[in-house]
Amino acid sequence: MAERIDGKAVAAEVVEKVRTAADALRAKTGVQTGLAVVIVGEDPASQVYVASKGRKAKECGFHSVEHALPEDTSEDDLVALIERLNADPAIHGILVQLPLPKHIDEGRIIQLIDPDKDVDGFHFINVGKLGTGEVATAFVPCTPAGSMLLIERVLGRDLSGKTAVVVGRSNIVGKPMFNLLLAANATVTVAHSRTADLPALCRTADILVAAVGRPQMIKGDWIKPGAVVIDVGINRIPAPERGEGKTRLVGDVDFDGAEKVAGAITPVPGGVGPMTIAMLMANSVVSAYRAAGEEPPVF
Ligand SMILES: Nc1nc2c(c(=O)[nH]1)N[C@@H](CN(C=O)c1ccc(C(=O)N[C@@H](CCC(=O)O)C(=O)O)cc1)CN2
Repeated sequence: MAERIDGKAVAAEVVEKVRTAADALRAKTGVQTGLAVVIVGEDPASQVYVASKGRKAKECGFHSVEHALPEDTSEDDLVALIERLNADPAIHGILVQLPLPKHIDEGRIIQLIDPDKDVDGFHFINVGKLGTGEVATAFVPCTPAGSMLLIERVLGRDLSGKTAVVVGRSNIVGKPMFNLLLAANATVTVAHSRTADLPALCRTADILVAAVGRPQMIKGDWIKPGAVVIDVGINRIPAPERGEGKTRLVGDVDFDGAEKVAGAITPVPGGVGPMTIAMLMANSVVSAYRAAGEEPPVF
């Protein structure tokens, strides 16, 4: 049976380290880390994530600001808010919760965020730094950064000689994951919906990262015995066994089948998800250190 990688426990360690670092910065320089989270509309899952980010930010001792805007907010009004936050010296991190409503150009909004406050790591400057190996000065997207910390717990920081397969090529997870694994010396393949014989490719992976958004797609017999499996998927499916109309969360990996074959595996929930918010806190405190001209902690 595979070792279950406890994302909740690792996330709690990261948050504790962030809190200590934020306290130390405040004591030394008077700078309190400031994080602004912007949500547009009423998507229930987004509301839960944003509330959770606000709670964690307070737990870390941050100055935490939430801007909850109505669904019909105009793009111009959102632009004006981002410009205000960019200019606010009390704010070191700006996060616009995705997805945005359809009438707003997500790409334009992301590129308006000051790259030095882009704690999501989605701005072209941060994407470019990550892609060219400038990881020390980039903001790395939170879910891939958290996934790498979980891999490190099992395999260490240097992945020389390991093969990794990332299933999914999104800008938020698949592509940054590719760059991070490569920077850690793994030999990396990115697979997607047009990849031929995906099961066979997955079976070559010492590290398998599933980020496709398709519930339980990756089966136990797709997994190389002893592999480290990182399941980034968070999918809600019907769970009639729990009662009428009930649902439950599952990943992109068929956990029951996979845990019989893998060496280590992240569960859903309780794996990568909690790491996403912990790494947002880490990026925010790093941003505050940089703004204060202090050497930031390494996570
Ligand atoms: N601007 C951003 N928007 C979105 C991001 C992001 O990184 N930046 N990621 C996702 C959502 N997300 C954070 O925003 C997120 C998703 C899941 C979790 C999490 O802790 N999941 C739990 C289960 C929670 C539940 O019960 O529903 C788990 O996996 O254990 C945290 C953050 C999209 N938008």
